[in-house]
Amino acid sequence: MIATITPSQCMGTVTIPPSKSMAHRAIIAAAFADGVSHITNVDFSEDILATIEGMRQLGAQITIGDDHVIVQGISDIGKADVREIFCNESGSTLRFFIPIFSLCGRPVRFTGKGRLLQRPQDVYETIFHAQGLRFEHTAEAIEIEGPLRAGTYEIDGNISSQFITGLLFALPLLPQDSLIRIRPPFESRSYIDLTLEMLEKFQIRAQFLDEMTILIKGGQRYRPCDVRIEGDFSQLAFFAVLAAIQGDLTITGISADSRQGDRQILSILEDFGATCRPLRDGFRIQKGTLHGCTIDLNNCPDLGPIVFVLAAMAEGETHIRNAGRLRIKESDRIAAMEEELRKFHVDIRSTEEEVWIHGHTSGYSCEETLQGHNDHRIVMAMTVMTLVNHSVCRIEDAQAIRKSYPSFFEDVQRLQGKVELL
Ligand SMILES: O=C(O)C1=C[C@@H](OP(=O)(O)O)[C@@H](O)[C@H](O)C1
Ligand SMILES: C=C(OP(=O)(O)O)C(=O)O
Repeated sequence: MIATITPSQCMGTVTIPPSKSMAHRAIIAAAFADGVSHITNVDFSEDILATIEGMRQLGAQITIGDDHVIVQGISDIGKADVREIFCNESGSTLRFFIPIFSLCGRPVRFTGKGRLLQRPQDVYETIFHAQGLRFEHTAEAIEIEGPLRAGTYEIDGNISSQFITGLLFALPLLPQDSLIRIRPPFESRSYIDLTLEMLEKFQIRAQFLDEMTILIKGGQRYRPCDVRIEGDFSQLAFFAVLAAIQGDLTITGISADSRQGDRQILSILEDFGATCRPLRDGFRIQKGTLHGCTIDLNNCPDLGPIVFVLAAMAEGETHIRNAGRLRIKESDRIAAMEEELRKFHVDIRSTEEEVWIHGHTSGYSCEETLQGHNDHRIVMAMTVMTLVNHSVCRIEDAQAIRKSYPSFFEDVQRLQGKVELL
């Protein structure tokens, strides 16, 4: 898909889609519960469809409605006839599934698309091999054979929190207790809080003994639960930055008391000079005189691409810290944003872990075609960059938005943003 974006003054109200992270977690937890759970406010992005399909193969019965799913939990994981699980491009699906699927105790092969199988999995490889279990990672697939056993798991905290979440789903089902010890630095910690919050709804308890140690009691059972998925702050960020640069937008469908780390976008925008007013069901974001700041992405890596755009449109220098994990997502998001923003002549430089952008508020022009790098967050960030600047731009590979936000362009159009899709 090619998206042609024309600079436009956006206005009005947008309702943000439900959180992809929370939907993955709710569907997996419901699939383990001994009964029926109703999960409402679900957006059927490609990542969520991969998780639904995988949990069906493990034996859950999942009925898809227009914006909800009804999940009848797995009756006997030992009877699951799973062989090959296609995770598409979803890192969450693959990393949440590996410990879970190990529990069926038979060989399972995971496949995927794009960069998925190049993203790091060695944390699991080490764990499986230490327990004498099969874990083979090639360019085409990961093949495992479990089950994992209860025990003490030592995990590096700065590769992906998704390994910890995967273990948190599986370990409560083992007969004995387990400990997860996280080696510092512990990044994306907010996602572990989201996992614990969802597990608790399904009556599974795991607790931090200290900042770096989680105790997971064995012998627990997931109980069915009805969950409404909250709005997604990582998606709110695209519209919030658009409003902060351009004017005034109302964003609904999102709650101020969420534990999502990406809610940090609100304080980032305030630091840059915009105004974020909480409303009953969302926020009103208004433009300010934007100036560069320091941004720490430790707890909110998915904000990366859009805060690069914010920095380009703010006066002076922005320093972005703890950004290294952006290089191991659907694309190398630092390299991708550098390449695309340079087409607008933005002054940007990076090291492995850090980025500096020297921005200005007078706007930019671009004569080149933009690339989406097969990455939804790059496509959405470059859409915002084009809307607020001086040139009509084509974005190739724009279908990547289906990974997390299939109706993104329709939502931009509803706000009077000019988008043509081919
Ligand atoms: O647990 C989750 O839902 C996620 C964790 C984060 O990954 P890392 O922990 O690998 O940074 C985030 O980037 C990803 O989009 C979703
Ligand atoms: C990195 C992302 O997701 P995942 O890791 O699940 O592929 C994302 O949504 O930006």
